[in-house]
Amino acid sequence: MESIKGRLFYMDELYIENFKKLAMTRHLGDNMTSVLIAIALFGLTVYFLTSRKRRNTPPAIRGRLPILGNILQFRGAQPFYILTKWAEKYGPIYTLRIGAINAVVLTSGDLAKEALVTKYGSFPSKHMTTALTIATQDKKMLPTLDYGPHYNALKRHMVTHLLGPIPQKENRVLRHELIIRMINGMFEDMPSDGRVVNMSAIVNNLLFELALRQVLGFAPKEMYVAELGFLNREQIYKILVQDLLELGLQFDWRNYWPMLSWVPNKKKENIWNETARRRDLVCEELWKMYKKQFALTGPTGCYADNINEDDETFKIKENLIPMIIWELVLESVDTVSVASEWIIYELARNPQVQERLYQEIKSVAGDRMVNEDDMRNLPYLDAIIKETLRVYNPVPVLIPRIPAEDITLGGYDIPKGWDVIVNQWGIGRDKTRWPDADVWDPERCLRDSSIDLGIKDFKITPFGGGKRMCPGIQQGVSMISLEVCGIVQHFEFSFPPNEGNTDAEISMVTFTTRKATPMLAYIKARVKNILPA
Ligand code: HEM
Repeated sequence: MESIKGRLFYMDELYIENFKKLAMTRHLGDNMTSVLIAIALFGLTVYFLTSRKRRNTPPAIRGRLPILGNILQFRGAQPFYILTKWAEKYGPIYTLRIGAINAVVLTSGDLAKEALVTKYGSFPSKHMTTALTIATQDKKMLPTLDYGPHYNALKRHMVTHLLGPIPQKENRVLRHELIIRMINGMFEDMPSDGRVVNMSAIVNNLLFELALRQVLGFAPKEMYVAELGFLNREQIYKILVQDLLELGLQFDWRNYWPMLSWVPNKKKENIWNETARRRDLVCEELWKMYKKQFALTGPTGCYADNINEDDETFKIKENLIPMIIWELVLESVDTVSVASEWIIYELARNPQVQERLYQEIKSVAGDRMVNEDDMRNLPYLDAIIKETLRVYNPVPVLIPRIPAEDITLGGYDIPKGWDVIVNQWGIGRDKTRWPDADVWDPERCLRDSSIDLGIKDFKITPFGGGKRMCPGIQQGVSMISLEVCGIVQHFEFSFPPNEGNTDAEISMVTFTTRKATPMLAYIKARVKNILPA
C-alpha cells in the first residue's frame, strides 16, 4: 500500500514537477513570445524609421501607373520640354519612374553643381540604352566611358593633342583657311539683289571639313569602302554623323524593364548594328587612308600623327582608333553646328541685333577680316553666344549618371542605382531664375558678366560641368564665333520671303536640339569681295 501510496505520492510529485516544468516552459514560452514580439516591434520601428529616412526622396511626379510608371506622360512632345514643365510644377528636383527605372531630375544650376562637381566621385558610370551601347561599341566613346584610368588616359591624349590651348592655337591657321573658303563660296554667283542660301548646309560642310582635317590631315571628297562602294562627301557625312545622331534617341523598352531583357528585339537591333557597322567600315578605311598618306608625306600636324598603335590607351578594348576618329569628328560637327544655326536664326529674326553685332565687329576689325584675336573685344558677340546656348542648349539633357552608393542631393536621399538626369534645357529656361525665360535677349548676358558657361558659374551649363565638362569648349566657341562674325561681316541676311521655315521647331529625331527644318536665309553682300586678312 505504501508502495502504492509512495508511488502515488511519487506520481503526485512527478505530476507537480512536470506541472512546474510545464509552467516554467509556458512562462519561458510567454517570455519568448514577448521577446519575439518585442524584437519584431523593434525591427519594424527601425524599418519604418530608416525606410522613412530612405523614403526622403524628392517629390514624385503624379500619374504614375503600375508597371508603366510615368512613361505615357512623355507622349507627343520632346522629353526635355516635359521634364521642364514638371520642374515648374514640382520644383528643381523630383523623381519619376519609367518601367522599373527610377530617375531623379535636376533642374537648377546649384543642384547640377552638387551632382557634377561636389559629388562627382559618387557617379563613376552613366546609364546606357541599347542603341547608345551599340553606337559607342559598348562605351568606347569618351563621354560614355566609366570613370577610371582608361578614361583619364584617353581624355589626356585628346586634350594634349587636339582640344587643349596649344593644339588649338596650332589649328588656328586651318580654321582661318576654312572660314575664307566658306565666305568665298557664299560670294559665288552672287547676284546684286541677293539670293537664298541654305545656311545649315554651309555651316555643316565647313565643320565637317574642319573635323576631318584636324583629326586626319585630309578631308576626302569621295572614298571607296569595300562593301559600301564609292561614297561622296554627303554620304560620308550621313554615315558618320547624321545616322548616328538619330540612333542616339532610339527607344528600347527592354532598357526600362530589365527583367524582360531576354526578349529579343531583333528588328531594331539589326538596324542599329548595321548603322554602327557602316560607321566602322568608313572609319577603318579613313584610318588606312591616313596611314598611306603618312607613309608618303610624314606628319602633317593633325591629331592622328600622335596616335601610337602600340599605346595601351588605344588597345584597351580591341582597336580603339577608328572609334576615336569617329567620336572627334562627330563631336566637332554636331553641337557646334546646332548652336551656329540657332544664332543665325535669331539674327535673321532680330535685324537690329544683327546690325548692332555688325557695327561692333566693324569697330574692332575695320576693313580687314575679323580674326580670333578680335573675339575678346566683342562683348556683344559673347552675349549672343551665351544667350543662344541658354535658350537652345544643344545638349538638352546629360546622359543619366548612376550613383554607385546612396547619396543626398539637394537634401534628399537618392538611393544607389537610380538614374540622375541633369536637365540642362530646363536650367536655361527656368522661369524662377530668368525673367521672360523663353525670350531670346542677349542684353541679359551683357548685363550679367558672371555667366561663364558652367566653368565656375552654373546659371547655364551648355558644356556640362565638373571633371566631365566638355573639353571641346574652346574649339566650339572659336568656331561659332568665327562663322557668325565672318558671315555678319560680309552679308546681311533675313528669312527668305515666302520661303523657309521661320518657326523655332526642334527636330524630334536627334539627340541634340537641331532645328527641325534647315535654316534658309536670304543673303545680300555688304561688301564687294571677301575682306583682306
Ligand atoms: C557648342 C559646342 C559644344 C557643346 C554645347 C558641347 C556639349 C557637351 C556636353 C554637355 C558634354 C557633357 C556630356 C555629359 O557630361 O554627359 C560634352 C562632353 C564632351 N564633349 Fe562637347 N560640346 C561641344 C563641342 C565639342 C567639341 C568641338 C568637341 C571636340 C571635338 C567636344 C568633345 C567632347 C568630349 C570628348 C566630351 C566628353 C567629356 C568627358 O566625358 O569627360 N565637344 N560636350
